[in-house]
Amino acid sequence: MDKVFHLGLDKQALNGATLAIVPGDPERAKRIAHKLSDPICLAQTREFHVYRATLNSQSVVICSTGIGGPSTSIAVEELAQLGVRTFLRVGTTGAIQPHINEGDVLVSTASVRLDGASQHFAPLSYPAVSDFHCTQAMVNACEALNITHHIGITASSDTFYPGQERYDTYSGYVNKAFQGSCAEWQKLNVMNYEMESATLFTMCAALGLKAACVAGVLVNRTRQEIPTVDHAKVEHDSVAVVIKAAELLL
Ligand SMILES: O=P(O)(O)O[C@H]1O[C@H](CO)[C@@H](O)[C@H]1O
Ligand SMILES: O=c1cc[nH]c(=O)[nH]1
Repeated sequence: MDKVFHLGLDKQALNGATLAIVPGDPERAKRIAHKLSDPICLAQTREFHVYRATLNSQSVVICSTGIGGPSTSIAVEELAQLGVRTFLRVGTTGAIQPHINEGDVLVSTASVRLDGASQHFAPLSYPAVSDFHCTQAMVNACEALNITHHIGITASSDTFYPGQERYDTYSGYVNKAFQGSCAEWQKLNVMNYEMESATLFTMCAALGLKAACVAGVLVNRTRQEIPTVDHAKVEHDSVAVVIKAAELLL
């Protein structure tokens, strides 16, 4: 088999791995890999830093997606070509419900499709829904680790600023289409904002792949815009959950 276009890897490099842990941040991918056995770096290209490691005596992949749907769709497509069938995203997020605290962990059952990339895989009437068993594994992992978690719907936006209705910006202006959107998502019981799950869920459901998403809360938008929480602690808990979930699924 030829090497895939962006990751520059062939099937042999994955050593039969069928499960990938997919954070946005390349440095997080490295830190996750080094929590597992036998970590090796397979590729570092653009935003895609790819590691292979061993979990439950099986090879797993850890691959950063970068920020947003377009780069996520490339990572997922190319890893699927290489044999991966299960994608567990571990991210950071901004909560929009008052009862959610910084440091809590959120498990997304489905996502509001505020992205563009997912529409390249299925029309907007198609749900951005996670895989039931993978999401159950995330929840079981939270329970096993005694980590405070919330389960529900995520708004997944192409942009960090206007799409998440942020006014602490250069212009202070939010396009009319997004004015009042955060209050609407709050009313509709959406838990949080992040930027990849809509693409991940839609494309995986449409392609017959499995996906789930867990995220650590960096900020609660009902109280503040800029995080003050310890990023390392937030990452520690969400990464523990995704590794435990992977163990349960392997
Ligand atoms: O921490 P990661 O996984 O990158 O996730 C979140 O953080 C980024 C924005 O700061 C977006 O990618 C968003 O989804
Ligand atoms: O508020 C936030 C925090 C992290 N990531 C996001 O996309 N939004």
